[in-house]
Amino acid sequence: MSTAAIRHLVVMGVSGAGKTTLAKGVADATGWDFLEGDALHPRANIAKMASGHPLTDEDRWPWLEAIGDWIDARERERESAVIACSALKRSYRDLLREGRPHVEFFLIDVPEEELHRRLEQRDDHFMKASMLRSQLDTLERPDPRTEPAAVLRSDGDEDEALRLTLEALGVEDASHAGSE
Ligand SMILES: Nc1ncnc2c1ncn2[C@@H]1O[C@H](COP(=O)(O)OP(=O)(O)O)[C@@H](O)[C@H]1O
Ligand SMILES: O=C(O)[C@H](O)[C@@H](O)[C@H](O)[C@H](O)COP(=O)(O)O
Repeated sequence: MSTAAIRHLVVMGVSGAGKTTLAKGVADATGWDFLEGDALHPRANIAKMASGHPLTDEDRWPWLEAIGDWIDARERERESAVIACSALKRSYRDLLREGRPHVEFFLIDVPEEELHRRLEQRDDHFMKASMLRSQLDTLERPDPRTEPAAVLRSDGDEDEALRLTLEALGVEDASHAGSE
């Protein structure tokens, strides 16, 4: 078994914040496993969001449990991972953290106008721009006094966001290593 420290990084934020893009970028740069959290939503949750109805806590608990199970499997394998998961409320993050010593959160904080612009442009996705208000209303930002989490204030481009994130995480971009 490897003795190197492992990390389970949850890239969080509202719809359109760039969680999937950034989490995939981190996975490519580090070789960590990647999970698209939305892939573990029960089908009924996706249908509900697609019809313009926000999820409730009851809708989200089984989904968060499934994400927790996925992280547990990485823990057993001693694999690091990066997970795109909205994790909007403190209680959701507490559930993911409970009994999982390597979980850490990384919030992508994007100005509302930019989120609108992105979601209006993204018309092939189940999450419509009209859902942004409820996502923003539901978001409980990690309180730096009580809940450690890194925050990326992002209104730059994707490459810049990835560069700043790797710097904040203190990890090297290994994706180009040996490609000279
Ligand atoms: N840093 C960024 N700058 C500009 N556009 C971005 C950035 N990150 C993501 N995007 C774009 O915003 C949209 C939403 O990104 P996505 O990663 O799917 O967000 P989320 O998973 O949080 O909903 C996509 O069209 C994506 O290409
Ligand atoms: O808790 C929630 O309300 C959902 O998880 C919600 O946040 C959604 O699944 C994604 O954020 C939408 O998908 P994108 O993140 O890919 O936009």
